[in-house]
Amino acid sequence: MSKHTIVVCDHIHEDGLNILKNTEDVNYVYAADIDKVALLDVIKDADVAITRSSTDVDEKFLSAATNLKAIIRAGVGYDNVDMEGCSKRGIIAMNVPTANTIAAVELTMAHMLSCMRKFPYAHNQLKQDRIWKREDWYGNELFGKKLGIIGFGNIGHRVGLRAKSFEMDVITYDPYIPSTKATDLGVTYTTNFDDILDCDIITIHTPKNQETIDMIGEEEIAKMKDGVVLINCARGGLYNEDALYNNLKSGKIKMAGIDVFKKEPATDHPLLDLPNVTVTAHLGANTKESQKKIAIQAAENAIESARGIAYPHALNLPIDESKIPSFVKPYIELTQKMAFLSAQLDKSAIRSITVKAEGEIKEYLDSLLTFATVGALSVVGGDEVNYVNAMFIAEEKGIKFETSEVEHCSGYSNKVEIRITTEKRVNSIAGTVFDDDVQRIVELDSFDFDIEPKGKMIMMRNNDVPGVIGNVGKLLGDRSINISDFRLARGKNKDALAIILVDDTINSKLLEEIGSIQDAISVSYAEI
Ligand SMILES: NC(=O)C1=CN([C@@H]2O[C@H](COP(=O)(O)OP(=O)(O)OC[C@H]3O[C@@H](n4cnc5c(N)ncnc54)[C@H](O)[C@@H]3O)[C@@H](O)[C@H]2O)C=CC1
Ligand SMILES: O=C(O)CCC(=O)C(=O)O
Repeated sequence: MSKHTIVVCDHIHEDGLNILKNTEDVNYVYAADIDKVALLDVIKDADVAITRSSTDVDEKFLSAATNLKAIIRAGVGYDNVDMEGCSKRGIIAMNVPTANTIAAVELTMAHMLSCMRKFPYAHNQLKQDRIWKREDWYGNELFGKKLGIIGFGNIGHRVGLRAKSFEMDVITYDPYIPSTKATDLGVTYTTNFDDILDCDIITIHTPKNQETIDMIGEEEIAKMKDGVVLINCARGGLYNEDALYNNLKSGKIKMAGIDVFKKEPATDHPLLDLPNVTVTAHLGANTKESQKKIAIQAAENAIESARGIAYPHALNLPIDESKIPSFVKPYIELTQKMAFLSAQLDKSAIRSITVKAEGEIKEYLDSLLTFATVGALSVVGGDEVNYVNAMFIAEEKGIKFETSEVEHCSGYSNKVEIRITTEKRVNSIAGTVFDDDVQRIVELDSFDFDIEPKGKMIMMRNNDVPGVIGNVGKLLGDRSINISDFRLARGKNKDALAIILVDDTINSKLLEEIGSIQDAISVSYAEI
């Protein structure tokens, strides 16, 4: 039995590890305790890798992981995964999005309470210093305070719910949600970021990306109330760390509760020296409950993706499969097959790929183009080409793309046409699907056909004169090649195109011989 190598790069709960260990077709490699340089050697054999935030999936990692087909980020944020690098290599990246939500929400509330009551400092004074000095620890209440939540997704909205139960006045800024998601919970929704800056406590729960890095800097802090409290249990760098440090030092920011740092591990970060910061070492997801859920999901998803069965929560697929209606799927398959066939017809560099569609299917032209590209490039690229990397590879080769909607005129309810322009010629092929899943090629180079896209096919263009079919049949018979089907389409210019299905592979020598039959114009061969 061939085994899939799954490398676990970071610590995950043992229930996930046990699933991997006990799966027969998995070669499980535990690499969480080795350093990240040694990991580069181990990762070269991986079909699938499981990582957490301690492993950067960067150029070094990806260049070493030459076998990698999928990567599971065992958590939510994937800012430490080079998504473009994965896509270019055809690696499907997935995360495990909701398994640690509650853990992160509760840590946020803990930091909020901790900042308000200066809990760690009060704790240390009694426990470490053995001093009983109650007058040092007058804190503040959450009750009645105005809480600003930036990012009202899985974590942000649950922080909002919990804050409401503390009878806080909650407002959120998240331009990517419907306002009712907030207002239905009794939370004020704003599109004016300054409303957030006017709060007593601000917490951020967005992903880290170009738009959110340094979202809070000197300028924003200057607009805040004196004595504001800031919480960050999302990602280091969403609050500019220099601005955070300077304003904590000056007292403009009274307290900050910080779980995440721009560079981790952060054992000598300047923020650690300040008396008005409560810190944790990126523990947002660290509850036993959440780690167990994440590890089980990550292990199951790793196995499914290693087997090529499913890619749950894939992040870099060009197509959201859940949004593709079932009637479209056979067209996608047919498009890939037709492009694969068409690109075999002359062996020269592809210059452009055009996809035209008529009927309801024209709504899905982008997906059809992606799959046409996969089909066309697979002729040379084989299994290395998939729908994650196909467009990247094509762009690198300088291939141009075009899509167009065609008015309904063919009589088919839906029809897809692909034109592949190569250095030598333009190959055109069109197809449709009957009765939901019966795929048919209905045109090849403007000749009408009705043929299943399957098998070993000789395409012969010839002058439409008597004797040609007989001569081809005889030649193939003499070479013991069995003909399983023969379709002929006649053109307007006394020419014809035959598709001859055969049981055996046709080599280039035999193809040349067929091409030299009298009245043959051109001949090509393809397999699907
Ligand atoms: N400290 C830790 O251990 C953990 C940290 N996280 C971090 O928390 C982040 C949020 O996690 P979830 O709530 O599960 O993600 P989510 O995807 O459910 O929510 C993110 C929200 O941010 C909003 N958003 C995006 N860009 C925005 C912008 N420019 N301004 C305002 N809102 C914006 C989105 O619309 C979305 O509603 C993750 O991306 C991850 O980085 C998540 C889990 C654990
Ligand atoms: O990977 C981890 O351990 C931290 C969790 C986290 O930051 C996330 O899920 O985004």
